[in-house]
Formats: sequence, structure tokens, C-alpha cells
Amino acid sequence: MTGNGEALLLGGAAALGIKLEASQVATFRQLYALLLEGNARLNLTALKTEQDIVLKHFVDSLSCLRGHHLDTPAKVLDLGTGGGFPSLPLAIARPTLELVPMDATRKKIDFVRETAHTLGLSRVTPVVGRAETLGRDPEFRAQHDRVVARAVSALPILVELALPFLKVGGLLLAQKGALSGDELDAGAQAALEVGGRIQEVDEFTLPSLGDARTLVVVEKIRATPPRYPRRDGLPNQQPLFWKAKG
Ligand SMILES: C[S@@+](CC[C@H](N)C(=O)[O-])C[C@H]1O[C@@H](n2cnc3c(N)ncnc32)[C@H](O)[C@@H]1O
Repeated sequence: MTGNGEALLLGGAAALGIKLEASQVATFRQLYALLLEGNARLNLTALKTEQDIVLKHFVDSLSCLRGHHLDTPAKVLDLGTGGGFPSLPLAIARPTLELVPMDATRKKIDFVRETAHTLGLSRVTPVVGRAETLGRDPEFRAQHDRVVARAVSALPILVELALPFLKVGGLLLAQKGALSGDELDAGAQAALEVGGRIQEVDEFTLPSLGDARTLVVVEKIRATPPRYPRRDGLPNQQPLFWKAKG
């Protein structure tokens, strides 16, 4: 990462109220190099320029620290982590978090595991699997204080996939772009159905770029009914209170 990239990272983090130490910036520099190298082999991200990677992956991932819901030690599942976002930036910025990056694609999780190991992020334990399956597994169901998810699916689908992983009182932090009123309404109905309630809708713009972002915070207020999540693929094919894609 160049000096310009580091300045974008520091400035972007500061705009979100996050102060990064020199050692954390050095770890981001290593992550940047590993991501470029991994991308050449695995096609992990469509973002290619330094500015895009720093702002749209690193700073955007850190934006789920807005609202201070990840400031104390917590067990955090990252649903659909892909190449490790937001987990890896969160692990660097908040070393006390216990992070479980999860994805259905093994090669992505292999990359996240190797990268976390190289970066010395010992509290990151990646898992391969589908949310529909792991959400029914007692090792994962109702075991987490937080679920984070960035760019995974429409809100009504996401709440069905995510809420089963949370303890009652836990929070889903859903990182979305601009959100339509229809998606939010359907998400609110779906949340109630699976044991949650929308607590906060935080609209903001990404530092430097000004792209619209929404952080939706959903609180789990009671146990998720045992019929959720439905079997593999069904939440996407027949979303609760929402039209299927295409
Ligand atoms: C668009 S990518 C976003 C990746 C990452 N969160 C990011 O922001 O760069 C969505 C990821 O979610 C994963 N995914 C989608 N549905 C899933 C499910 N039901 N269970 C597990 N992973 C899922 C996909 O494999 C993919 O890697």
C-alpha cells in the first residue's frame, strides 16, 4: 500500500471515529498485499485500484463500528464473509473480538484462514458452510452476541439467515447500500417473524467517496422459531414478505 493508500485509510477511519495505531496500519498494509496476491489466484474481489480496496473494502468494513455495538469483547459471526469482509478489518481494529467468518465457498474460507494466520489474528476462526445448515447446528445456533453481514442479500432474506445464530439480546449489524422503503418494511416484518426487531437504521455516506450506505441494526428479542432458517436455498427463492429476485 502506498503512502496515499495509508492516508486514505487513516482519514477514512478517523471520519468514522476510529483511531488506528501504527501497528494496525502496518497490518492493513500486509492485508492489502495478501489480498492482491490472493485475488490473482482466486478472484476474490472485483475491486482492483488501491483507492477502491482501501475505501470500499477496508474503510467500508470498519463502518459497522458506527453505533459502538462492537466496542466490548463479543463473539461475532460474519455471515457470507467472502474474502474476509468485514471480519479481517474488524479483527485488526478490534483485537478483543472473537470473529467467526463464515461462507459457503471453501476456497474463500481457505484464503481467510491463511490470511488471518499470516497476520497473527489468533481470535479469527473461519468456518465453511451454508447459513441454512449451520443455523440449525447446536454448535452455532444461538451462540453469538453479534452477526455482521456485508453485501450478502436483501434484508428479509438476511434476517432469516442471521437471527438463528444470535443469543437473545444479540444484534445483527447488516451493512447495506441505499435501502428502499419496501425492503426495509419487508425486513421489519421478516425480523418479527424470526424473533427480531429493527432497532436502528443508520444512513450515512462512505468517507471520501460519498457513496450511500445503511447500517441496519436488528435486535433479537426472543428465540427464533425452530422452523427457521428454512432448508438450503429456500430463504432466497421464497423470501419472507418479499419478492424473489428475477
Ligand atoms: C457479494 S459476496 C460479499 C462478501 C463479503 N461479505 C464482502 O462484503 O466482500 C456474498 C457472499 O455471501 C456468501 N453467501 C451467500 N449466501 C450464503 C449462505 N446462505 N450461506 C453462506 N454463505 C453465503 C457467498 O458465498 C459470497 O461469498
